[in-house]
Amino acid sequence: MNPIIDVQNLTASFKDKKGKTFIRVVNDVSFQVQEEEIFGLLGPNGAGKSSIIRMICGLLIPKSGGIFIKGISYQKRMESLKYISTVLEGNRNLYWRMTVKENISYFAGNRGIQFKEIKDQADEWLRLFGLEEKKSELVGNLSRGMQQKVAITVALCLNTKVILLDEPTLGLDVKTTNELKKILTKIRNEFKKTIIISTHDMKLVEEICDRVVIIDRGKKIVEDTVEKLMELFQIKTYAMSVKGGEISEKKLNRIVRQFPEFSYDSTSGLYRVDISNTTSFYAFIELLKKEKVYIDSIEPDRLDFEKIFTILCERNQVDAVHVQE
Ligand SMILES: Nc1ncnc2c1ncn2[C@@H]1O[C@H](COP(=O)(O)OP(=O)(O)OP(=O)(O)O)[C@@H](O)[C@H]1O
Repeated sequence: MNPIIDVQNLTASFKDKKGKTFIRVVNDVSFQVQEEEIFGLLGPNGAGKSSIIRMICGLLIPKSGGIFIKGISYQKRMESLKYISTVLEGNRNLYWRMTVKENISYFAGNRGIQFKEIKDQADEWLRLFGLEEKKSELVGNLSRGMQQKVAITVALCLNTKVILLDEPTLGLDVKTTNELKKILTKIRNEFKKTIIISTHDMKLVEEICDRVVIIDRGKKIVEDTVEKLMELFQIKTYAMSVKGGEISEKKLNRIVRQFPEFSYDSTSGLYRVDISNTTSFYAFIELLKKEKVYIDSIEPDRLDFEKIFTILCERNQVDAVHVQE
């Protein structure tokens, strides 16, 4: 199967603060995105995610490496860019003094699409986002979440196969984030779009991405399906309640000293622990016995992607540094 986006040995550099030396902020990164995939570009702050997104959408020129969009090389940029639309971080690709409709019309016009051609479609997307009433509202008067939805609507109205989203959940509340997750999944499933999401929102990746590339300080540290990454680590997470409800602080500290992952979740009132193998599970139970902590109930809990992300980044600490050129 041919990838719709093929990124090969991509490198980008910026001058350092003093403007003297170049620092490589994206270092030999390669990955492929298949059609109709939701693909995550995950990494901590400053990892290089936005720089990669900017290079794919043509806003930043790579120092070296290749980007192929539907097999068309970056060098033939104009031709390849017709396949993608981009939603930049912080809704920077909207004009705040124009209405929702004017924004759609303006950006469609830039691609040679007349508003009347996409009017029905635009109404449909706005309905999906619950924004039909806001069509004539200035974008600057809308909430952050609404603006984000408008930015995605604009991208959808351009009718491209691929949509690049840079930090789509940044600054959104839980409810809007959940709505957005549903809509993005729907866009892929029903409208057969390919979606590339740059984010450090682990939950977003875990819940909606098929595959993910993790970038740390400019370097790719892993590329795999979210499922495989979760399986790769034989860590089991347990949630438990204890007799008497709570463990005293002294005991808790002693347990944490041996099992640093042991923690109390005040929302659920449960204790959580991550155990990596059978031996340590028995050692954990022995320790509780010694501390006279009696388990009331214990159940396997979901291991979240955040944990895996942390482990991968920690493993990468030694060899990943921003390279000076
Ligand atoms: N225009 C620029 N000039 C100089 N340095 C830059 C520029 N843009 C980005 N950088 C640097 O490149 C590195 C990667 O930045 P980038 O924005 O790509 O990371 P990111 O993973 O998207 O981070 P975040 O999650 O914080 O948005 C950072 O060290 C950043 O300071």
